[in-house]
Order: sequence, then structure tokens, then C-alpha cells
Amino acid sequence: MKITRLTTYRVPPRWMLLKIETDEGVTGWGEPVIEGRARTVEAAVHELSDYLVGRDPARINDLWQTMYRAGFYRGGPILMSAIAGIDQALWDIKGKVLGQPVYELLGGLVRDRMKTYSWVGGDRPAELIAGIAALREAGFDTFKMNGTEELGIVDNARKVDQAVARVAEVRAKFGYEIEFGVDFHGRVSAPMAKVLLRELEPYRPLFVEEPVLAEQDEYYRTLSDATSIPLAAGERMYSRFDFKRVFNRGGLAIVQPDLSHAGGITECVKIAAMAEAHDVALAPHCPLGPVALASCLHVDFVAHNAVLQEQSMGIHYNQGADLLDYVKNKDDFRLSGGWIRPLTKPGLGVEIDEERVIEASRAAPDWRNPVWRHADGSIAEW
Ligand SMILES: O=C(O)C(=O)C[C@@H](O)[C@H](O)CO
Ligand SMILES: [Mg+2]
Repeated sequence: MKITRLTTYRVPPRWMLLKIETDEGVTGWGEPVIEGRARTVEAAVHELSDYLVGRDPARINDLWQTMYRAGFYRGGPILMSAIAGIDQALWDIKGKVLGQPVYELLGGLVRDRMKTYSWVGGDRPAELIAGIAALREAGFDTFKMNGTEELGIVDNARKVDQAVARVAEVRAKFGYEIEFGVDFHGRVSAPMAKVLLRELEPYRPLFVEEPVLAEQDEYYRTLSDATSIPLAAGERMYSRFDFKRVFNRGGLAIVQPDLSHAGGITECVKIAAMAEAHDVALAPHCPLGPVALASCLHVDFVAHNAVLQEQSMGIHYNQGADLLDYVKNKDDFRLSGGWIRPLTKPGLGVEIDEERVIEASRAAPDWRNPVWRHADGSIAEW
């Protein structure tokens, strides 16, 4: 079998889907994207296709190493997201050829169902109580919210109190019948993270995510030494080599590689194993579409240390399309009380409605994240 063509479709809300075709009619789907840089990743995918067209899609490991190493420069969000989506599609092809779901090719299930969580509150955390109450009705009990809005490198007690009050209100309203992560989203500096973590301790969040920016990862250890709140990060780390430094220094209780940013299934299975060796939990990041989520789930179902899976149904970023809009087999993604079963169809187990994708790609927005500024006019971390 040989790879014959790679076709990319940028689609609402801010995703990109990749179709890889072969000379024997088997196709695979991937979801290579960096939110806000879809066109850049698209260019990278088509540059990488030089290494792929005419090659045997079954040789995923060699194709992965070629894409990673042959171009001299490597790593980072763009190239690793392009590799990620291609890798997903190659695993999809392999599973379809062998008639097996990807998790079977990775050694089989370690669990029967996987726990997911939902976002509440949006970019500027608000309406948290109403958002949680509505999802509680649907049987969810695990959530994630943004912790702050714009925050200065050193900021005042009033801002800290506002952030803490939101979390306190959620705990007061729902007690411990729910769990939630608080995403600092990289908006918080190391000094302010120490302050905020201390003030959030009494409310015992399940985790605090991106307590500082990934480029400040040397602070994970000092921050974790100063708090009992489990720290999580990983959406802005792109390979084993990024995660290696974090595992060596310590500080993270949970790693959150994104299956569409960190090299795909081939790489994230390795990251999961590294995490397990360091007694670190896995909770893949996934605010994206169905192929990304399916790829996460195949890793979740073979990784002993997988604990939680992000999914984007109803997420505030999904304006113009939602998680399952391009999927034919919607029932396979049914969430019962936030739990999801393995995707048992061959490959990734996602049946893409290609006509719908082609139609939607005709009006693909060039999504960009908001540009926030502080009161003094300087750029603020979004
Ligand atoms: O889901 C999360 O944890 C996020 O922090 C969302 C962020 O990754 C946006 O997708 C960036 O555009
Ligand atoms: Mg996040």
C-alpha cells in the first residue's frame, strides 16, 4: 500500500481535518491544528507530505521519525501539530487495514470506560453556577474553569479575592458532589501563582492547570512544594523532549499533552509511559474536534495512569460548530454521566461526514484568540 494524497480542510469553529488517501482506497483522518494558526500548520502538513507520498502508511514509526528528524529543525507547536495530525491518520489507516480499533493495536484496554470533564464559564469566568447546574442536569460532575481574567505580574489583593470568590461560590453551592480544575491558562506569573494557590487551598480544587506559562516550567517544582493542590500542565509542550525536563525537575501531578499538538498517538503513548514511570497522571488536553478526541481516547484506554479526558462539547470556543457536527457515528461518543466507552470501530473509530466537512470548509473562519491588554495598554496573557 502507498500514500497517494493528503487533503486538508480548515473548518469551523477553528479546527483542521486531514484526509490521507492510499492507492488501495483506504483513507485515514487526522486533526492537525494549532488554534489560531491553522493555515501555518496546513502549510507544514503539505511540506511534510514530501516525506509521505509514495511511502507505505503501515510504517508509522519510520514516517514519524523521518518527519521529526529529516528536516534538521524539529519540535515546537507548528511542526509537532502537523506531525500529530498525520500520525493520527496513519493509525486510522492501520486500524482500518487490520480491522481493529487503534487501542487493540496498542495492547488492548486497561479500563472499560473513561471519565471526561466539561468546561464552564468561558474566557472570563462567569455564570459558573448556572453552567455547572445545567451540566449537572446532564449527569456531569467534573468541570474546568478559568481561574482569572487579566492579571499583572504582581497584582492586587482585590483581583486575587475575585478569583478566589468565584471558586468559593462554586464550592458553597455544590459542595463536594462535584470536582473541578482551575485553569490559570498561563495568565498568572510565578509570584502571583504562589499567592493564588495558597488562597485556593481551602476549596481543594482537583487541580490547577498551567499555574505558570510553559516557558516558566522550572517553577512547577517550587510551586508544588508550596501547595497541596495538584498541578497540571502540558497543552503547550510538544514532545517527549519537552516533557523530559519537566519529569526530571518534578512538580506536576498531571500532564496534559494535546494529541493534536504533541506529535500524535505515537508520541503521546510514549509521554504517557514516561509520566507513569514518574507517578504522574495523564489527562490529555482536548478543546478540539472529534478526531483529536478519538485519538486522546485511544491513548486513555491503553494508559494505566490516564485519569481524566477533556472534551469540547459546548465549550466556549466552539462557535459555529460543535464537537460532533462532522461525525456520522455520534452515538459512539455518547457521554453517560461524563463517562465514555471505547471507540470500537476499526482505526480511530470516527466516521467523518466528508460532504459536511467539504461544505463547511468553504466558509472556514480564520479564528484568532482574543488579544487582551492590561489597563496600562500592555499585552496581557489571554
Ligand atoms: O482547554 C484548555 O485547557 C485550554 O487552555 C484552551 C486553550 O488551549 C485554547 O484552545 C487555546 O486556543
Ligand atoms: Mg488549559
